[in-house]
Amino acid sequence: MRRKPAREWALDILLQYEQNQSYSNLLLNQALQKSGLDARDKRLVTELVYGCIQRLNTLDWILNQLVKKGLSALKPWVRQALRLGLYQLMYLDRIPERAAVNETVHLAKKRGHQGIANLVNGVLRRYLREKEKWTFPASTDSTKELALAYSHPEWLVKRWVQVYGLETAIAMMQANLRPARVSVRVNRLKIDRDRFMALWREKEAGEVVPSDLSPDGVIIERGGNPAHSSLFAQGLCTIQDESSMLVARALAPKPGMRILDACAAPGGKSTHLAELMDNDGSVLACDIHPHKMELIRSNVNRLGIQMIETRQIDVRKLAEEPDKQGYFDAILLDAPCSGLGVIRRKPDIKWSKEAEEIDSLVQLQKELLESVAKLLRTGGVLLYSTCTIEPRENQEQVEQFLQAHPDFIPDRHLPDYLPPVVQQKSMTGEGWVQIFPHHFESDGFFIARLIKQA
Ligand SMILES: C[S@@+](CC[C@H](N)C(=O)[O-])C[C@H]1O[C@@H](n2cnc3c(N)ncnc32)[C@H](O)[C@@H]1O
Repeated sequence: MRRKPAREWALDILLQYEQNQSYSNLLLNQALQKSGLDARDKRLVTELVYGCIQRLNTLDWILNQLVKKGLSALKPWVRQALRLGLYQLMYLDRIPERAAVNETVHLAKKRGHQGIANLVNGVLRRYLREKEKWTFPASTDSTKELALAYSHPEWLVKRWVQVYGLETAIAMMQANLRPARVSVRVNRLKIDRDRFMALWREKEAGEVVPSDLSPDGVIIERGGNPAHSSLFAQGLCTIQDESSMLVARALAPKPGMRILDACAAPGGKSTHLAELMDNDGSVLACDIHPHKMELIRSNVNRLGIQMIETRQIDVRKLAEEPDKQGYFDAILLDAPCSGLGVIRRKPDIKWSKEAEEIDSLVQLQKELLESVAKLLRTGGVLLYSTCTIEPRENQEQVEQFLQAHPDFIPDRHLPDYLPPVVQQKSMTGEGWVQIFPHHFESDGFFIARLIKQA
């Protein structure tokens, strides 16, 4: 039996994404696992799926002008096929134009009939004839043109230009369109970084380099998915973005400490804390969602950690328990947020988030901060982090918290817990740092370090 080709897998994943509104990374992983495709084809499917989602508004804007009745008049699969074809023509230099058109037409014929194949052929060829018409100025101050040139929603473009200025907004959007780097955190309980890298080269025949951002980080430059590696199965590493690796170190945990990770699932930072504490002390890893608790537990077991206790609870309720008042030496609040710093990794976020949604997140973060503040002992550290670049969720949130809580002060020594490059390149304030996605080709992250005084 003939195997389903890569482009057809991409088409099916995009269709499912549109119809079920499920996360594209989950759909992609599930599909690739059962696809039987070789590594090269898997890379093509990944590139096509993420690419079509990343460039959605730009592709649709052009297609709407090339399709007589407009895209919405077409069946969903025809719409996706056109996006796939156009994406290859516009953004994948290594695929010859003829192949991109022919393969898409072939797909349309196989799925539908000759009439649809003709339509697809006509639209893609017309794009090629009129190519010059469909370019956007790279530098402009028109929100609409910027949104189309860099494939971001207009509300985000407007907001970023307003808050950070045109140059930074463009740099950020460009970074969001570059492929995300794959990095892992070495489990120092089991192995050191040099030995891990040597082992990786030997077992995986891939290239790895040490991270500049974290002494625990390794960047996988070539090779397959680390989740399928035997080194991962043995608990020698955790898949984690380099910015995210800064968080646990910024808390500066010490062996023997009592730490609360208030929003812990899937446990990326709880386990990092435990590794840095040499598995000595305690980390209470809480999360509100029952289905996420198993994710924490399986990471804890895989990494060989004993000192993490998990608890499914709304942490606002934990804050009401009398025996927990002032109990913890340090608290990590890695808060639920808009995720606007991880668009490169999860392009769906661009199109699924609405400006209004941020209001309710800001309120939730405020309540979470209020609650966990009570659980910290005097002299303890409250570390607040998010993977977003929205000031209302970040520095403004922290400033408001500090105003309402004179017993907390921002820690001026935060830079001591971060690598010097972060201090040089990123945006900093007293006790906080904001990393943008274009600074280190890692996720956009915010970290604030606050101290509870007497
Ligand atoms: C940014 S994620 C945490 C990621 C995690 N720290 C890591 O590094 O793997 C935020 C988490 O907060 C959880 N959450 C949301 N509201 C909560 C609440 N009221 N109490 C506890 N956890 C909550 C979500 O389920 C989500 O898993």
